[in-house]
Amino acid sequence: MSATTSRQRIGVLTSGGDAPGMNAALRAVVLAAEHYDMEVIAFRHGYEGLLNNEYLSLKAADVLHVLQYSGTIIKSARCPRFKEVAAAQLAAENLDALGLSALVVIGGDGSFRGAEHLSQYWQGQIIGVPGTIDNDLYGTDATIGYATAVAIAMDALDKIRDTADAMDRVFIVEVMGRHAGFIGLSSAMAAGAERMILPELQRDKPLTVAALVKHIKRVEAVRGPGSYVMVLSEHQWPGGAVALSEQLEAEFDMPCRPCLLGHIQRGGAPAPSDRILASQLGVHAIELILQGATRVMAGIKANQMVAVPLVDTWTKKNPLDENLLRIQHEIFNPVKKSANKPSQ
Ligand SMILES: Nc1ncnc2c1ncn2[C@@H]1O[C@H](COP(=O)(O)OP(=O)(O)O)[C@@H](O)[C@H]1O
Ligand SMILES: O=P(O)(O)OC[C@H]1O[C@](O)(COP(=O)(O)O)[C@@H](O)[C@@H]1O
Repeated sequence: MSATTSRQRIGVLTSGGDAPGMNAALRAVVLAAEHYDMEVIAFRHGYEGLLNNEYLSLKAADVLHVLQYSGTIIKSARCPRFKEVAAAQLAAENLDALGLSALVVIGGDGSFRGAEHLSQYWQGQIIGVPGTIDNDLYGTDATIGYATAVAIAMDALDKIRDTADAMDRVFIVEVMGRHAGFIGLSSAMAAGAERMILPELQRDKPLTVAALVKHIKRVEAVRGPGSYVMVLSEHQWPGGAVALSEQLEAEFDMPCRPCLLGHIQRGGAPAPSDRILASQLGVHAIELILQGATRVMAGIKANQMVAVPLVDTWTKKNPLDENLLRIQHEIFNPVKKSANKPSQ
């Protein structure tokens, strides 16, 4: 690779947790770059690769058939030292030494904070592409990976329902989402769960185990014996699903089974909508570079491509859909408010 090439040379990396569809986004970045006669340098292991000069040149032929796989072919990583000033300065030096004029960062809010931090020390253009299963970024209708994670959680909940129904059992299924309830709410609705424990609901009125038991018993009173499937967002109960189910058994003699979906939610084939979203946003990122944009995220709002200031993506709130929440939490709640106010 020569730093004296006349073609515009841009960098790309995937950072933070991998999200299904990151490969599709990378593919789109490379194909669009080639279309517009740009050269692409990919850094491996996120910001680590930027600091360690771990990079490779990517051409269309290298990425043609990667969009059906989750993970990321250029690897991802969490890189705590990137928060330091010296790290951003070193990254800037490395980017300049390679003759790069722009960097595309595919990742979540942490990665975007890192990108903003870098922008304080580097003059090149920086474009974010939202890649996280959590969907917790302001400014885009969806993040890459979210639809796949919801589909995986829904599939697991459907399977749990089979055994829960057969044995009239209570199940607690713990889903990811970091500090947001998007995966929890969507998977609960898609699978018809009886209960959700989401960060957004917990903030106003944290659920108590006694209130939960009351709800389980009232659902049984309304519907008769049967299954009760609960979706628990991670970090919303001390000790998670295992501790909560032990508490239900020990303190209330209520048989209950926990199920942690964990990183299963980030694997397998990306959903079609994630592949398509990633393809659109990857191309959008390159076109934003051509338009001279910087320090923005390539997003989508009501089917329109948008450019959102990176800082807005984490300083502004991306709330749960109020109507989905109302439907799932009130209309579909077997225990009606008039008869008995739900406890959260
Ligand atoms: N405040 C920050 N300043 C600089 N870099 C950051 C900052 N926050 C996060 N990063 C970088 O972004 C990486 C990914 O962030 P993380 O929160 O782990 O994942 P995600 O991007 O998926 O939200 C971190 O490991 C770190 O390298
Ligand atoms: O894979 P790790 O490092 O254990 O992190 C788990 C976290 O990553 C996620 O799967 C995705 O979050 P990020 O996109 O912020 O990395 C979260 O839902 C979860 O809390």
